Amino acid sequence: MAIPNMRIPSRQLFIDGEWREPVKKNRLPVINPATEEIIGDIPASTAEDVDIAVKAARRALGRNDWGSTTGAQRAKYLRAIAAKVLEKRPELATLETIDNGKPWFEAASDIDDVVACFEYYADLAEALDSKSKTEVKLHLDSFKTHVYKEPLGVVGLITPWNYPLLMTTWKVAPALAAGCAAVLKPSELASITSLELGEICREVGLPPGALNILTGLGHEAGSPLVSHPDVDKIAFTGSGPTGIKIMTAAAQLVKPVTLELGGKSPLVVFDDIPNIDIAVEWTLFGCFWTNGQICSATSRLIIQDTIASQFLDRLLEWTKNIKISDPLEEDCKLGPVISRGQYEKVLKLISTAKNEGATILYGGERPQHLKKGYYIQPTIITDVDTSMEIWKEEVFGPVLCVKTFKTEEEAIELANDTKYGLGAAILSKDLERCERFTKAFQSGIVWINCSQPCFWQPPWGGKKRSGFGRELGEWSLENYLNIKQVTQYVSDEPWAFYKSPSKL
Ligand SMILES: NC(=O)c1ccc[n+]([C@@H]2O[C@H](COP(=O)([O-])OP(=O)(O)OC[C@H]3O[C@@H](n4cnc5c(N)ncnc54)[C@H](O)[C@@H]3O)[C@@H](O)[C@H]2O)c1
Ligand SMILES: NCCCC=O
Ligand code: NA
Repeated sequence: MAIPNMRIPSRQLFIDGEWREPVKKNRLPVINPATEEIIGDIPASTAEDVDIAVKAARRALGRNDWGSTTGAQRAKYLRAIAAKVLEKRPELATLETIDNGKPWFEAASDIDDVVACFEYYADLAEALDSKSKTEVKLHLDSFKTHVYKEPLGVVGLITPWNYPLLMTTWKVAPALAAGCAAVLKPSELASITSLELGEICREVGLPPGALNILTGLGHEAGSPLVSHPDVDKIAFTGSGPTGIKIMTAAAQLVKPVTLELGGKSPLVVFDDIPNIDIAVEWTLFGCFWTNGQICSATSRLIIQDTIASQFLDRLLEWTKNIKISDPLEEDCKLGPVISRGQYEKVLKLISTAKNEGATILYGGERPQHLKKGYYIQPTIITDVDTSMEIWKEEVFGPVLCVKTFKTEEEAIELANDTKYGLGAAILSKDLERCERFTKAFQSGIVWINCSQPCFWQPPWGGKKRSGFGRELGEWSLENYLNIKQVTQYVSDEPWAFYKSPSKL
């Protein structure tokens, strides 16, 4: 794999189509989690910058070059962005890897998804033109009603660090397709590629203010965006505690929010699986992909007792075979977690599990061959009790906990024994059983005989404390549209509700 010798571009905030220094001129360090070195810095915005960006977004909506565009015109911008992202794929993947720590090939595949997502929402933007005005049949001839779908307005988009440019795209592409003007606040732990999206928007000539990108800390930049009175909606992806703060702040202004939060998703494995190695690989991928930092990670393995011992033996062999290395190295399959804070949090959850009586069957420590970087071995924990923290709390690291079951009823009960409801997976040859589990799982996503594959056409989101609202597919476009009822009186007759003065 040829990796270009990258330098982190030094950027300012992207506001009103140009690079602009934050009002307070502060910057935050960028840390490569594989080396723990500072590799650059990003601007730190505050409430003053938020206000400037929101005003720029509002102006964009009032100008013809953005506010009066058709879906077809916006589609051209989205396709131009997709083409530029594709052109810059190698460098964007490298920037993502040194900022986030995910293996380069995973980062490159995320960039492919980014391209596909912008193209997909370009198609939906075009299709919107024929759907933006629809007639609603009434029971009266004296009225005619139609419904307009129009851009919701200025939207605030707040994203996490685990799929930096992809999570940004899941929000930016549908928001622009709908015709909104957006202010994006990416995670302070991985903002580089979102800033590069600003440069791409500049290069393709996206009208000024249609997308503004403010990097910075959650409480300094995210919070004023949520509380800004001229922001019409907040779309948020991140942790549960931050989601609660955002929902509380938005409630003060009756501002709509969509929340994509954490998870503790189950993977139920039955003893009728036709091939143990295939099942074992999905189990690993379901939990250890993206260094275990996936909201929907199936981090609770619920395995039928009749094959548990054989399955765990094979799982151990596969786990030992995972290449842990600098994520820029070829064939790396597990890189570091995002930050020192996350590293310490994951190790603490593992040690608490041990103290509570669980068995660390494999891993649980820094890999011996890597002295620097926030690396944690893929970890498998058995003898888990449902009262333990490791069973209940999202780890967001490469940690799988295991419980066995005897009956279907027991498996369902264990699967749903969580406050979260994002994903759930079942591996079984019996498709009728898979159907029963699909109905019984309390989740927004179900995987059958796999775990984690994620496409841009179907809806994505959770229930319970994993949040509400759906991203991706046509569902996401609806998040950014106002539905306006227009009713016209078409009769020549007077309304005749009041007595006419002429008849007095
Ligand atoms: N459901 C999903 O689709 C999905 C996808 C990816 C990640 N996640 C979840 O995200 C979490 C990990 O991401 P994270 O650590 O970046 O989450 P986080 O909640 O710490 O931060 C997310 C974003 O919110 C901002 N923020 C923090 N405090 C804020 C405040 N008071 N007001 C406004 N914004 C604020 C942060 O700066 C960041 O941009 C995990 O829980 C994971 O499960 C969910
Ligand atoms: N594959 C994308 C998953 C997004 C959530 O973390
Ligand atoms: Na980083």
